[in-house]
Amino acid sequence: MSNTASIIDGKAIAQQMRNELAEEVAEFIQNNSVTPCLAAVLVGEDPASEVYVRNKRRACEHANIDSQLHRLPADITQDDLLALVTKLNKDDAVHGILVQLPLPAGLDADLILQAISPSKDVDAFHPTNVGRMVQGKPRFLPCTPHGVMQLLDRSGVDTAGKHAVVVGRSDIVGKPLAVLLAARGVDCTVTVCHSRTADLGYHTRQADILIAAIGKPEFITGDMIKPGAVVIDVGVNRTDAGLVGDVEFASASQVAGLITPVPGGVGPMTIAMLLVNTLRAAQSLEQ
Ligand SMILES: Nc1nc(=O)c2c([nH]1)NC[C@@H]1CN(c3ccc(C(=O)N[C@@H](CCC(=O)O)C(=O)O)cc3)C=[N+]21
Repeated sequence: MSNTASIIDGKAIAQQMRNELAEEVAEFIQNNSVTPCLAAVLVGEDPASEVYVRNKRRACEHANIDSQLHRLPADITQDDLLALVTKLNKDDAVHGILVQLPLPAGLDADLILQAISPSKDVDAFHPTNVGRMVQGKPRFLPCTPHGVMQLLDRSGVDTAGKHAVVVGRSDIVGKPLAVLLAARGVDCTVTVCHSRTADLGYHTRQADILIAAIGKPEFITGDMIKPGAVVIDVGVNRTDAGLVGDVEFASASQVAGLITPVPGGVGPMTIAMLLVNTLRAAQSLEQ
């Protein structure tokens, strides 16, 4: 029996969200005479980060959001980086602040992320914003998990009572996704798996909705998927063969009912959600 999954076109859905957002931004600018502004901080010269930062900048331009890029050398001191964050916190022209991860060795990422004002924390990595999300009273939602939830919603996936299995327990994807999937109104039953899970395939095969966020190229194969499942691939792995996800697309798409590709799945949604958060930050700071 051969099946071919339908593709969730994240690029198209993100584009649609960005068009919706651009209208909202135009209205905001007209009403407030202020343009929402995102400040990105890039420390060192990680080539992957360069790509994200470039994509973010282009997306901002299209949505009529101002963007600043603060480039700092890899050997910057913790104090100098903190001083920049403090300056951006105080700058009324800046509504959103993003410090690109990973930071070079020697810098304490937790300390830096905690220094960002929670009201400008468009990544939603600050403990205050994490806590608010866990309690179901979010100010911002973290961009990648929010993008995944939007993909499910806009693809018409019925989540109530479904079994969602999240593979990965990172602070920026796995943990927050588990919270959002289990939230009231979404109502999934959630299992979180990770690198120490025994018999991973047993668990992934129970999933009506399978989220791959482990950072291992093509790790989830078709035999680990329940026929007809919704498969969301959060992986961004650069290999000799190019950009691949955490899911082996060729085998998985023979089994799944709906699946996201890499590229063109979750990645573009992450950026769209960052723009949404930047507008929300501007709205709450200006109005
Ligand atoms: N403070 C912080 N916030 C982040 O949100 C953050 C970060 N640091 N560090 C790195 C990760 C990764 N990330 C991606 C965003 C967009 C794509 C994206 O647009 N991907 C395109 C392809 C881009 C390409 O071709 O390389 C796609 O999947 O279609 C991917 C990955 C944001 N991150």
